[in-house]
Amino acid sequence: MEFGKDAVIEVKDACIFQGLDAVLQNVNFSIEKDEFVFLIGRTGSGKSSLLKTLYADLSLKMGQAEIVGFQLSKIKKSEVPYLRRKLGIVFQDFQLFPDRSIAENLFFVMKATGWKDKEKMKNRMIEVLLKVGLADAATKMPHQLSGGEQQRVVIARALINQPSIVLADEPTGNLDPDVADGIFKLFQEINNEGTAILMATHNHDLLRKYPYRVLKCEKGKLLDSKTSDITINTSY
Ligand SMILES: Nc1ncnc2c1ncn2[C@@H]1O[C@H](COP(=O)(O)OP(=O)(O)OP(=O)(O)O)[C@@H](O)[C@H]1O
Repeated sequence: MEFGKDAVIEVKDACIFQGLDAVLQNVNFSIEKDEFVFLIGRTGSGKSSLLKTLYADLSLKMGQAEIVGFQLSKIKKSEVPYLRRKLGIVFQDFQLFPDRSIAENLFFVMKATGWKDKEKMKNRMIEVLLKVGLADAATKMPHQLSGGEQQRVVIARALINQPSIVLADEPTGNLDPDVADGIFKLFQEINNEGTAILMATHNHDLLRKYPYRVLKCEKGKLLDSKTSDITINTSY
């Protein structure tokens, strides 16, 4: 498969499986390096399964997909950590270690992704916390932060290795609308600095307010607002 010049993701004729069940068929899309893309669809329509396939948590059994230079149909287990180093991944539930400080949470990821120099690690930690507006959080424990602040730490963690794309699965799902808006704006800033974003969301307000490209999982297919009319105001 030829990889498009500016594409960070390119998927061709892929089928997304959960076990033996094909959740999405004939999936075709690519995402360029500066794009912001929403991923929508009813509950159970396949959003998380698609994202999991993209970060190699589910294997790609049919079709082709290339993400940040990795061919998912051929990827070996031993290569998955290298793929994840080049991606930022953000989930709805914050998944910070509750018994470690924010600094320790970030250092944990750095060590797991090959960082060794203590001074550089400290500097990068300060940098990413500054970026998400939490310069004073390093010594705090997760429970001392609000939900929105914890999600900011998760975003900081996802940015550590300067990913070319962030995959976000309902990152504002558990947050109050105002807090969710702040988190969304942070994703926009990250995008404006040159990182592509693929964000699964049920948040209709965001979809109405920000007219980014939309991919929609519907009836086993993936529709693309670049090539199809997509309704976002139906209930799902
Ligand atoms: N671990 C699993 N094992 C088997 N089937 C699963 C698993 N996780 C999800 N599925 C099934 O795969 C299909 C797609 O689910 P998926 O979680 O990808 O949907 P989703 O669009 O992300 O939903 P939601 O908006 O509720 O998060 C559903 O039919 C679901 O029941």
